[in-house]
Amino acid sequence: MSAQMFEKFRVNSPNVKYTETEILSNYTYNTSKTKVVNGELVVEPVSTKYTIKTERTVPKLGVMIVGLGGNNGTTVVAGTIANREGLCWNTKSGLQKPNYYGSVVMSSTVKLGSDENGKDSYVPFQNILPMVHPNDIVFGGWDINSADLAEAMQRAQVLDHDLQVQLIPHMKQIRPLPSIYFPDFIAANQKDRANNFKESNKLDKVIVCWSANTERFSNIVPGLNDTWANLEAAIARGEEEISPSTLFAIASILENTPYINGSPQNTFVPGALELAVQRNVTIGGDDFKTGQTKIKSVLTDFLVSAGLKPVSIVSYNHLGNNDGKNLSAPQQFRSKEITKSNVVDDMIESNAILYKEGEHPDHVIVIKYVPYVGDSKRAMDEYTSQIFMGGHNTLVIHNTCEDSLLAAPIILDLCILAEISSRITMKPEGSEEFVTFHPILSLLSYLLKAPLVPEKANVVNALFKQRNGILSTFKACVGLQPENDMSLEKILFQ
Ligand SMILES: NC(=O)c1ccc[n+]([C@@H]2O[C@H](COP(=O)([O-])OP(=O)(O)OC[C@H]3O[C@@H](n4cnc5c(N)ncnc54)[C@H](O)[C@@H]3O)[C@@H](O)[C@H]2O)c1
Ligand SMILES: O=P([O-])([O-])O[C@@H]1[C@@H](O)[C@H](O)[C@@H](O)[C@H](O)[C@@H]1O
Repeated sequence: MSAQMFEKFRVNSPNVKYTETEILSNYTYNTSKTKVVNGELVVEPVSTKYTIKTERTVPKLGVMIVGLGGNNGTTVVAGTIANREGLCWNTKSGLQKPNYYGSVVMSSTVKLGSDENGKDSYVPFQNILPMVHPNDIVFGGWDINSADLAEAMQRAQVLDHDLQVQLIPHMKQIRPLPSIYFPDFIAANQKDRANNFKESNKLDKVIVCWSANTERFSNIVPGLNDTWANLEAAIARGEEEISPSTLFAIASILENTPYINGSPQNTFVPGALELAVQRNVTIGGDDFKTGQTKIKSVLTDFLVSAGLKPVSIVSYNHLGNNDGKNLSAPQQFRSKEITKSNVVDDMIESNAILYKEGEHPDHVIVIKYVPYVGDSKRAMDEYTSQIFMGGHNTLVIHNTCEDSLLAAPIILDLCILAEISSRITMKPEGSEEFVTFHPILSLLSYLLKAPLVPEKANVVNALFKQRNGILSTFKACVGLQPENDMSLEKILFQ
């Protein structure tokens, strides 16, 4: 076996210091700068030394979910309770134990190096830095429907019955807070659901995550929401064009509380972005990247980086949960169509051999609401590519999954990664001050369909580039270089 896993590790290096409260790492960041000189691309390797400080104290974290009574909200709460309480349940295939599969933090590993025999050594992702454990997260939130979470979990029809029965006593104790409901922003078919318009848990930190229904896009109107001053005034006037999700985002930012948008709508209108940057409050979005889109960001990356030319991508799915019901309305579907379509843009633009300026594959998104299938989304994707000498390759993928069981771990990862990122600061050589990550936290891109990134950064959708970005950053915090996959120590003929 060429790999071995360890629970814990310690880095033995003069560049890494563990104190009781911090991990201090002297890290050399290597990259390349390019410029065009007389029409020639000139590449210059650049090294920058950083001191990276990671606070070791793991806070007691609260996560407030907007849309707590939804399929995702009830499933993520139920899943953490089942894991924390060790609830096992019987299924027709035998006894099922709780797990955190689908969480990159809880169910993936990180390679830290190889031993003298060339065996690779791995640790659990969650142990690379001191992170919040999902079992310890305290959940709360809001919903426009007043059902307690036991009733909402049963309504969602996501989890096995034998597990639900064990969860009911726990879930019954959680009831969503009343929320704000503007019919104009979500489908009219949500009207019947809308009957429900911090201290007891002694929390150290709170993160707010929008997992409520997909809203239509907000119109960006000069003088209304194009700057924070205009948006603040518009909110004060009660302007109707300000969506519930934007109001939640503003309220969170004004409370210096990180806010993550798990849906596709443009919650972060320019005025909201301006406020988040002004106050240096972490925001992330948009739209949880769970199933079809995750596969799309892998397959397109594989095809284009292999020199094959995708010319047609057709993404169809039907599902019968309330999300699917909401998305059956044109304006809400349009929000989702945008985030599901843009995910290939960076990969297409990266290969001018295959694609001329502005050229891109045909790309069609279809989502249909079929009540009977419930949360079990049925996705069918077809990728047609041009290959060598006029040939074609067509990949067809059928993908059935309980959509909320894919989304729930993503919500955990988003909150855990947003929290640990807030405990990391970096001081470039020659500077006196440690700085945080930019408030628009692009490190969350791996978990989102349409990642928001700082102005100077490019959107990256290729899934393993996104994952490597997180891993390399966290390895730098413990003084380790990124995985270069060169294995020179093993492959040179010596
Ligand atoms: N795999 C997935 O499930 C997945 C993937 C990506 C994105 N999403 C997005 O996540 C969101 C939630 O998905 P879901 O399956 O849980 O949907 P859902 O319809 O089951 O839950 C949404 C909840 O939001 C509530 N709600 C609506 N407006 C609200 C408001 N203004 N304030 C508070 N609560 C409000 C609804 O009552 C409902 O309980 C959707 O926008 C969906 O598009 C889901
Ligand atoms: O992430 P992904 O599986 O591509 O996208 C999903 C869509 O396929 C699904 O139709 C929608 O209801 C979910 O909200 C989610 O956005």
